[in-house]
Amino acid sequence: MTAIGIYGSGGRMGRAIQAALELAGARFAGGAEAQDDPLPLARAADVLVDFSNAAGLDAHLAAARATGTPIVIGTTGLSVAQHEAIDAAAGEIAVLQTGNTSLGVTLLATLVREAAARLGPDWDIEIVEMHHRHKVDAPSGTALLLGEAAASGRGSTLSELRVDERVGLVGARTEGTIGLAALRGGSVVGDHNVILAGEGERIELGHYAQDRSIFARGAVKAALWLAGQPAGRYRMGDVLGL
Ligand SMILES: NC(=O)C1=CN([C@@H]2O[C@H](COP(=O)(O)OP(=O)(O)OC[C@H]3O[C@@H](n4cnc5c(N)ncnc54)[C@H](OP(=O)(O)O)[C@@H]3O)[C@@H](O)[C@H]2O)C=CC1
Ligand SMILES: O=C(O)C1=N[C@H](C(=O)O)C[C@H](O)C1
Repeated sequence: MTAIGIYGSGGRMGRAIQAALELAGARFAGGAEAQDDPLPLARAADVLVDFSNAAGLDAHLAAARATGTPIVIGTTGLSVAQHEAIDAAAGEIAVLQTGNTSLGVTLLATLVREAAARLGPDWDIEIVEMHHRHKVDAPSGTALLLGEAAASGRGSTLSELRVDERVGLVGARTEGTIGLAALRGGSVVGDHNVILAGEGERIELGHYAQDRSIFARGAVKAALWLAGQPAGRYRMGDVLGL
């Protein structure tokens, strides 16, 4: 049985992943939190999953690299430097980083890319997300993932096209940009809506998570798949064949 180690095991996702292990035929190799040395867990596990906090990722990735252990990174709010560190680590170990491990969002990203490519820049793209009151990063990793999918459909990158929350006299919308807006409140697990607004008509492509088990099942599936892969940087689409 594949032994899965969890960074952030005591959190909402860490607990949901532990609950999903047995049904997937995996076993819990142990967990680590902010105060723990990440190396012993990396040595004990066949594969690691990280659902902790961006502040903890550097040490977790370094431990995975030092022990040669594959790692699934679900933690969001990552910096450009952290993405570069993931690229560097992927030269030595198997790494899968994603803002959303669910089947639904992975499919939604392909639909968004297709819609953005077919509709052209006169269709404005806006992404609205809502999460529970405890979430610490914004916009969500999923909103960024969907924004990247839309930008790639337009032959560009999100960093070139993104416009974050608008406040005050911001002027008329610039054609071809992708707007991002974040709402926070209550216990919302994770809602994402990609709006493609044309002249006189509008398309909305959405995903509404009802339970964290969808992310947990995807994370365990990704970990079991990643355990058998050579070094490289992977996406959920590679796991699910989408
Ligand atoms: N990719 C995906 O599909 C999904 C990603 N996420 C992301 O996963 C992450 C965790 O979410 P969630 O479980 O809701 O958050 P929680 O706050 O419930 O849990 C975070 C866990 O990580 C631990 N932790 C916090 N800081 C550090 C650190 N510096 N080093 C090591 N461990 C640390 C916490 O321990 P302590 O309590 O002691 O601080 C806690 O156990 C977030 O970034 C979230 O956006 C969430 C859902 C799905
Ligand atoms: O923090 C959360 O809860 C979630 N985070 C991920 C994100 O930032 O997109 C995935 C999901 O939406 C829940």
